Amino acid sequence: MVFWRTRLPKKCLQFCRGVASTSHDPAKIRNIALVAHIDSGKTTLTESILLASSYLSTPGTVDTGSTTTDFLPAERERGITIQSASIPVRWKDHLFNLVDTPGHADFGMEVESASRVVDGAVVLIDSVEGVEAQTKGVWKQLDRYDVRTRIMFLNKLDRPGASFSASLASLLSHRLHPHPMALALPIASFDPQDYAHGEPGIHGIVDLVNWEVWKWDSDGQYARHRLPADSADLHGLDFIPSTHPILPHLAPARIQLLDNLSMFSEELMETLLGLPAGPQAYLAFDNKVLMRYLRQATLRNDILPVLCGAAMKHIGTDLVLDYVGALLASPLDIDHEPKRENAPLRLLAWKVTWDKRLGWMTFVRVYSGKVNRKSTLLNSTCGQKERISKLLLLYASQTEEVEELSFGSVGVLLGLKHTRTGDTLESAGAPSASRHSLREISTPPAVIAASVIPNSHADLQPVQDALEALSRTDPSVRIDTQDGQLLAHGLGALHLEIVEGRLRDEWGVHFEFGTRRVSFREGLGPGAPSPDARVWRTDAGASVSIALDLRPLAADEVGDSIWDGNVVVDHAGQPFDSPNSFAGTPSVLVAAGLASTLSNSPNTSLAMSHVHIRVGAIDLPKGVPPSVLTGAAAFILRQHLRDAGMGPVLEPFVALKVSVNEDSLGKAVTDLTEHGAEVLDLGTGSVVGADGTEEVGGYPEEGNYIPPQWLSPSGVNTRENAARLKRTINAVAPLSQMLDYSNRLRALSGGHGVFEMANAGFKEVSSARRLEILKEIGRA
Ligand SMILES: Nc1nc2c(ncn2[C@@H]2O[C@H](COP(=O)(O)OP(=O)(O)OP(=O)(O)O)[C@@H](O)[C@H]2O)c(=O)[nH]1
Repeated sequence: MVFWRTRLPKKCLQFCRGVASTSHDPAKIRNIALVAHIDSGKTTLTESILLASSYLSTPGTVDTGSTTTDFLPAERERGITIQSASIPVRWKDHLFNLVDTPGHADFGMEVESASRVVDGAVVLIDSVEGVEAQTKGVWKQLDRYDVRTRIMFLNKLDRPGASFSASLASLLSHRLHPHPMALALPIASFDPQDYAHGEPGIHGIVDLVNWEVWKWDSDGQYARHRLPADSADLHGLDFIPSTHPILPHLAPARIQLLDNLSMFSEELMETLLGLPAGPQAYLAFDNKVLMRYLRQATLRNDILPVLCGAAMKHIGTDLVLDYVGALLASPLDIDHEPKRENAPLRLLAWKVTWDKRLGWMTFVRVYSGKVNRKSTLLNSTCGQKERISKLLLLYASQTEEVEELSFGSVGVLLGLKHTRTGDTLESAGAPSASRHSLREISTPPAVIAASVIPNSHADLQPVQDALEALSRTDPSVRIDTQDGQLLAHGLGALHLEIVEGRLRDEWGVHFEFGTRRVSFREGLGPGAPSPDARVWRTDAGASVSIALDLRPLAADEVGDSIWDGNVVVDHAGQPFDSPNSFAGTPSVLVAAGLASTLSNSPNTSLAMSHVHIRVGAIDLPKGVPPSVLTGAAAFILRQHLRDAGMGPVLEPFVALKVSVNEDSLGKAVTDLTEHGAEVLDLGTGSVVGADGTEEVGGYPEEGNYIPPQWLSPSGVNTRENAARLKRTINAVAPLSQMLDYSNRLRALSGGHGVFEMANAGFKEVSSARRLEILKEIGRA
């Protein structure tokens, strides 16, 4: 549910009108997501951006529950983002559509849909922690949708123990990007003594591209100072003492920036080779030309531009905005969609929410053409016509009505009745030959389920309706019925907790949640038959045959996200059609049949996992309607699975990073191993990937500029001290054993332990555990 503020502040309204009336030159639009590991400061940076762009006159804070984008009560109570919120921001001559996303893995669906519609991203890192498990998780999600242009923002540099260089180096050691490029350097203090004392802080930023220094005073105001083109003059500046330790490093940092960038442009390399010897020519190099090369390299993903600051103190925010405009892709730079204004209308619904006052709200991105209030749309994913009642621009929880949404823009349609997240909308009048669905949004696999027990018989229908509506707004909630029981499946324990709260608060239905149970899977049985074409007979006796070849997924094979991330279906080596497509072609109808059997194995009724299905010839006799193919495919796959016999049972695992004091280390490790966890390392510095596996070797530092450690004076010692006092355990464990881990860890660490969890995929269980699970689900 969206809670509406009664009135917009006057300043806001004026600003909103300004955005709506701006004619949107697509070259000036930046659709971007803010993504990161939980608590890295995305919402705080969003709030700071709204302040910098004069959307707000006073910022809210996460800590007092007063931010603009975290407006759901559950978000404000917990201080975390649950739903992504989009907000248009005008910055100089640009329009940014900014999507703040949740960092917690349980709300990964929101990052998934945001990644699908943006052209660029600002990825944040907490500079005390460096790259964390979910940083890699969101990085992979951006990769999945080919969001190539990214800026890395090293946040929280005001915190004790924060380190610019260590965070920059962690981008290499965690293999995030082979060429992170520092465009800015932090100035911890303008008093050189603070460097000697190891004081934490950030009071200035050197912009190495525009060759200037931003200096903040104690009231949070800043002044910008140009740096001289002659390095000899660097020691005679009135805004920084001549003994400041950073001064000798400025010219080398700019030279390295240009030299490293020239590795990606022969033209720039030749220009640099033609410069006179010595640093002066590098310092005097035309900044606009430098920015042009940086943009080209960013668009090609050759480099990862790195900025820094402290969002909470609004330090670095303006720089982020400037560089988003200068470097990230506009809708025109994205080459995989038809993109002209006068091309046929094509929209992607990337999010659907329900509001008591406004009804269904469909968030769309316009991929081509222009939509106005009178447009009649066809949802080409489900085949339904849709009528628009209003077009809105959304400012987190507030709205402004507009007449049209043009190519490249993001907005909200009211009045649509059938559209779900991921659907394509086109002009109803367009010739059918010109139609094609936009790329889908994939839903991460559910790992946990709870039975939903209506309080009385009269509550059954309202509960079912509420679940159906909720899964329309959040497709990562899956609903099914097993042995007469209504089950809600989700992405984690916190996700289900929020689902439970939303059903009560937003839909007001009466029910109890049964015990949570992780979602088990079945792998392919040992007797998988060799490829063959099997036959299904229609009532009239016609034979429909479909050839299938089943084998387990190879060790290095990754499941297709269209098939729940755990299964691959192909035809002659090419990905098979999606079961969710409306196209109605024979292969889509076959895909729908395969999907229905895959979600409910004939041996255990569990969903199937780790299977590769190759679809061969589909033989439909003349006169038989293609619609029978769905039933035929489901039947034939069931036969194959029965013949293969019951396969291994798999259960979801999580990657854990547990941080405890030295004296609780032994107890924490024992507890983990007693609960079936595999301890991978004890803070010895090895690198553990998002899926809990150990990664070998990072990208080399060669060809990259990593400034000295003392640049963040408090990071040098505090990090070592913290490492001495705190120990980190990296482990992978069955999710089923970790559902009450926060209570266990609190008890065994005297309340000092903290942990993070990320999904680590499904793994096969031992034969003893398999028996236990089969008993639990009534199949033993
Ligand atoms: N010291 C310091 N704290 C910060 C800074 N930015 C954010 N924080 C704090 O970090 C905590 C998390 O900030 P959020 O903005 O909620 O982080 P988030 O990434 O949006 O969190 P999720 O959406 O829940 O993943 C809050 O207590 C913020 O006040 C910063 O620059 N410096």
